[in-house]
Amino acid sequence: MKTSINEESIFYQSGDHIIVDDRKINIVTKFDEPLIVVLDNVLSDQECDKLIEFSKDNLKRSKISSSGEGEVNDIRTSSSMFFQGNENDILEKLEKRISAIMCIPIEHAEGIQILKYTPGQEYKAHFDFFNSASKAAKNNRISTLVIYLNDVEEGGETYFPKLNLSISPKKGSAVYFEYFYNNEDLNELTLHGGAPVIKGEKWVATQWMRKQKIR
Ligand SMILES: O=C(O)CCC(=O)C(=O)O
Ligand SMILES: [Fe+2]
Repeated sequence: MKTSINEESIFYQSGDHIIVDDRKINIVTKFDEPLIVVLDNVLSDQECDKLIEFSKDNLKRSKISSSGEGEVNDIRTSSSMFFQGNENDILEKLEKRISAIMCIPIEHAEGIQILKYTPGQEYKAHFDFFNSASKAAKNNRISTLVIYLNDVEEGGETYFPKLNLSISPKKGSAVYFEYFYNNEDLNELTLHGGAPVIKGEKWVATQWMRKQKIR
């Protein structure tokens, strides 16, 4: 199915790597439409460990927010928390790096969300953008970066069921995707989920960007 011809994308990085913060972030795989990019070396091991350490005492059962109003639901069985942004030096530095990778100014960034899944926990297939009838859709999300903070022993892949695409978590790597296309069919192809963890724990940091400034 060919849904569109070369829609403009937000993420304009080309070549096989990006240099941010003196760090060489590798572009490992690219899926063109919708644009999905797997990146490696986004965070150092130490940065991953710190994010887990900072968040682990503040995790609560995750809510879903397709309507912009969170509710607890079986769709999402993980635990999670949001950072407010620039709580500490590491977070400030990471937000800047993430904003550079995603080609969107930091003012459009929601607080980074940390998610933890234990065996059996998952995030069923969903869209990250809010449905058009909701209040939150007035300043909707446009792109996502999911960063893996640890290696998962088994399971926990991020999967895109409409694209037959699946990404295995790897500490410090990430998957980027965007859903701000004029063609709604392309946006809907970004349906994705976090498969159940089978063995071990899975920790991710998610960054969502909004169309307009929120800070
Ligand atoms: O855990 C994953 O692999 C996906 C997370 C996700 O979809 C999200 O945070 O919106
Ligand atoms: Fe998601």
